[in-house]
Amino acid sequence: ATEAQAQWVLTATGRSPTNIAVIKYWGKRDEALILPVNDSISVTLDPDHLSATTTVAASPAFPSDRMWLNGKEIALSGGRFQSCLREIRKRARDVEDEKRGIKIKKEDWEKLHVHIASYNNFPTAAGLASSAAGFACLVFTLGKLMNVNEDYGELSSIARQGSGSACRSIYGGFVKWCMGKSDDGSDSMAVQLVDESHWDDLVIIIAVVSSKQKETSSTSGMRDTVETSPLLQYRAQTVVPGRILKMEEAIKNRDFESFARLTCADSNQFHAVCLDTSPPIFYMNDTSHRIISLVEKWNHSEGTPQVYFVPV
Ligand SMILES: Nc1ncnc2c1ncn2[C@@H]1O[C@H](COP(=O)(O)OP(=O)(O)OP(=O)(O)O)[C@@H](O)[C@H]1O
Ligand SMILES: C[C@@](O)(CCOP(=O)(O)OP(=O)(O)O)CC(=O)O
Repeated sequence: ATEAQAQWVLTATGRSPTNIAVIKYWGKRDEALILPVNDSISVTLDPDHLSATTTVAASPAFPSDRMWLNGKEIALSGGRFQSCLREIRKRARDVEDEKRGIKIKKEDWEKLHVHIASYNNFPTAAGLASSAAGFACLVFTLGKLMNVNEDYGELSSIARQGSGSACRSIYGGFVKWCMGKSDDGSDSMAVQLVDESHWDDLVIIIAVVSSKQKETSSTSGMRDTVETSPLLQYRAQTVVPGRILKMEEAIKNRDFESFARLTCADSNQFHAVCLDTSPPIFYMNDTSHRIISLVEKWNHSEGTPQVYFVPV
């Protein structure tokens, strides 16, 4: 490369919101590929409030791939970042910036290194699905930089390999992650059930009861659950399949009462499965318990229930 060519930097920026599961994903049947033991359904939040913003840059001047999260450099050695990078690089296409005289052939992307900078506008690793927004954004933005032409289903399947819940943040509105059957994970991806305009008078209030990092990450927590909880198999095989159907129906009909009842029941069962894990996992604190009691009292004294809780 000439000196001028060696100086160029090509960038792309994207933003992805987090999502809150109303039928929870908890437990993997394949750890490396991130394949779940049950389907899950979530609602994607408005990007103005809880989202990740990621800028990716590529340049022949970069000797290695590097990443900064909220301004601090983090190791890219983890298999999850590498899987996302590898899968997007495989699908990269030619890119041309005529004005700047930059031409990148699809095979050049294998040798070009990237620098990634991402910011979350909410607490990271505190139970607000930062990994969901983060990996969805990473995959989307790398895809934009490398001119990847895959449909959203394919992108969601790549984001899944960064963090399971990330596959749902590729879409807005209500989203279902179909667990899939195949061992290679090719049918484990998200589909949009309805877009964000379908239920636009639904109000979601997020009460951050603690912004401290969780004591048990989702990844290690669900690994312990799979290994030790007898309740998990019952939940995944007997309870969730029926709930998924009822939840899809409630969302389609904007039936708040059924939607909320199912959401609370599923959240409670998720926390029960955590308690059934050895050693037990506690994600709720006294404030979460007080909020739940308050909401239950309110609903029982006001006629038609109006408010529901979903501890996450
Ligand atoms: N913006 C981001 N870009 C890329 N990766 C991110 C980003 N934000 C978070 N992550 C990754 O996600 C990890 C945190 O995920 P973890 O599952 O522990 O917490 P959480 O997603 O906030 O909570 P939960 O999934 O239980 O709701 C971080 O350590 C980091 O590896
Ligand atoms: C409780 C949950 O939020 C768990 C999310 O777990 P992650 O997607 O963060 O786990 P990994 O796949 O190991 O990265 C439920 C959900 O979002 O469905």
